[in-house]
Amino acid sequence: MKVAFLGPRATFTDLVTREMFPHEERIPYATIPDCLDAVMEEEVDVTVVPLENTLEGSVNITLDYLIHEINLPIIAEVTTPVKQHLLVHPSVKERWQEVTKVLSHPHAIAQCHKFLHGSLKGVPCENATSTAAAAKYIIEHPDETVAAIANQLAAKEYGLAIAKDNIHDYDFNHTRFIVLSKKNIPLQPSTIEVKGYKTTVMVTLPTDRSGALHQVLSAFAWRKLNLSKIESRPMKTGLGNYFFIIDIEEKMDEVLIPGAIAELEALGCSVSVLGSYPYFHEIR
Ligand SMILES: O=C(O)C(=O)C[C@]1(C(=O)O)C=C[C@@H](O)C=C1
Repeated sequence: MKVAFLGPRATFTDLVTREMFPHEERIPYATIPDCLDAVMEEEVDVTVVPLENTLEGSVNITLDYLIHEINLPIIAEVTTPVKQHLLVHPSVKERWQEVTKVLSHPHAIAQCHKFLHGSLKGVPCENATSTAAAAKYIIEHPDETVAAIANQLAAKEYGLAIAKDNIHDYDFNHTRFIVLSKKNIPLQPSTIEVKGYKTTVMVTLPTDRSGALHQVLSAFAWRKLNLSKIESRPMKTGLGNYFFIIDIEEKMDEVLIPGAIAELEALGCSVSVLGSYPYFHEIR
């Protein structure tokens, strides 16, 4: 089985992919859309992509690609702790404050704003396609005095020094990842446990009328279906037009969730199910 992940080796997505698919062939792709396309085009069987971070919120490119570009079911979700470190070329370790640029994935930069403002004030930040891509750039450009924000595995993988560890602004820094596949893939996580089940639905409200969202939420509420997340994303058809992505803390059943969906459709909403899947929390 082939598994696509946001590469290169040693991204946070790679760490999760190693946990979820320890015995499978893992193939790095440069961007999140590339990973999702690889599954759609059947180059690979399954992919792991980031969805949401505790400090920075949703990974919009993942959500938008799922909503607008492809039709691929979510088959699992994994939440993992994220520890960001400032990595430099070993020759720069003792003078890391002299770096002229900080490279990383935009989400990683956003998780370290306080550190960057306090310890590297005025040093420009530049977006990379992933944290590991930033780390790889440093070892490939030893003449440039730049730093990367990335994880411990990236330091090891690319032979970099950790100049400052744990630079994320808040201790509780976790990212949720989703696993997507057209197939019924067996999940064999090694060190993580199933915490429960979720069903994710995408709802479009009928027209801009008062109480529409209240009615949608009521359909879940009176069935005692607990919602763990509701998020709106632009439909990209005009200002004020939004989809709602709703996570229900239940496995798809034969009565309650189909009943709620039927009620929403009777109200004029359109509803599609993005997946019904187990969710895992990493132990370490
Ligand atoms: O760049 C990486 O290492 C990724 O796996 C991407 C990503 C993200 O998109 O949020 C994953 C986890 C962290 O929150 C930072 C970056």
